[in-house]
Amino acid sequence: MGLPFSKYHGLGNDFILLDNRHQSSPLLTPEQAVKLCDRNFGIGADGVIFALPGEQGTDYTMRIFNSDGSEPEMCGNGIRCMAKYLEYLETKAGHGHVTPYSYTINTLAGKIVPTLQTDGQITVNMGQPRLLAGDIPTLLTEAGDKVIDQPITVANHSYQVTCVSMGNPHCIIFVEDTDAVPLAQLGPLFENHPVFPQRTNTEFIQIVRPDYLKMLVWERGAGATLACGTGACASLVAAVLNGKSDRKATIELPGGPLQIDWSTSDNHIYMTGSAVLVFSGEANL
Ligand SMILES: N[C@@H](CCC[C@H](N)C(=O)O)C(=O)O
Repeated sequence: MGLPFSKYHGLGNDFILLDNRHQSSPLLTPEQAVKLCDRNFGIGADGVIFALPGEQGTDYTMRIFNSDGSEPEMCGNGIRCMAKYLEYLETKAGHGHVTPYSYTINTLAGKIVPTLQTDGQITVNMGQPRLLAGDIPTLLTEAGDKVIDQPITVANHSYQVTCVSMGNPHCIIFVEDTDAVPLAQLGPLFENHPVFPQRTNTEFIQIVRPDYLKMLVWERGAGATLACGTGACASLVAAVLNGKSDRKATIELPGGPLQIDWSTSDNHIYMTGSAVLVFSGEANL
């Protein structure tokens, strides 16, 4: 018998979900995850997500491997997929829930709370953003220090960047037109730039209106993806701190829109979007 899995996507950012609720360490090695993510020789995905038992008083724990086998701290689209997957597993076992229903999920970025809404969307309390400051991302400071709009040189060109952490690192660059960005050329250069010792996710943002932003993303450990939830949250924060957007905006990604709201009452970011079950099966390892 193979390994049971379900494949989900959040706006085309796709994941293999594994039921890891009975073991406290991931069922797969990073190397096995790389094989399953391969789009020719495996199932194909941007990452593998493990639904583990809860820790520190939470219902569950989420861990994730990128398609290159590295382990990020958080994944915004992935946690919406995990909430849908948990609902699917619990409903199958006869323990369905009435919506709205919230899970508390422990991640390497702390406790994250996704809520399944009655209309099928998922709203995630993503916690507070942090700025990446000083020698960019080695020093974390509280949001509000306003260490923003710093120059870095990539391919002999100076770019103004704002770096924000949603648990995982993001480097945001404002551009006139996302369609003109040579993503495959620039993405790896930002990802592996020496100022980012942990590597970085990179977002190119076009401000269409203060409440409507277009985003192109190059993900650490996964390359160009159709969407990035933590990236959309980090980009809204960067846009607000640079005086370019409202605190509540639609972020349009290649795979579709996310609604992002940076609350003034608790300083938390709330992300709302979809998550879809594609298929379930058994994988040969
Ligand atoms: N696609 C994700 C982010 C996944 C992790 C990222 N590649 C990293 O290494 O930090 C999202 O939706 O947030």
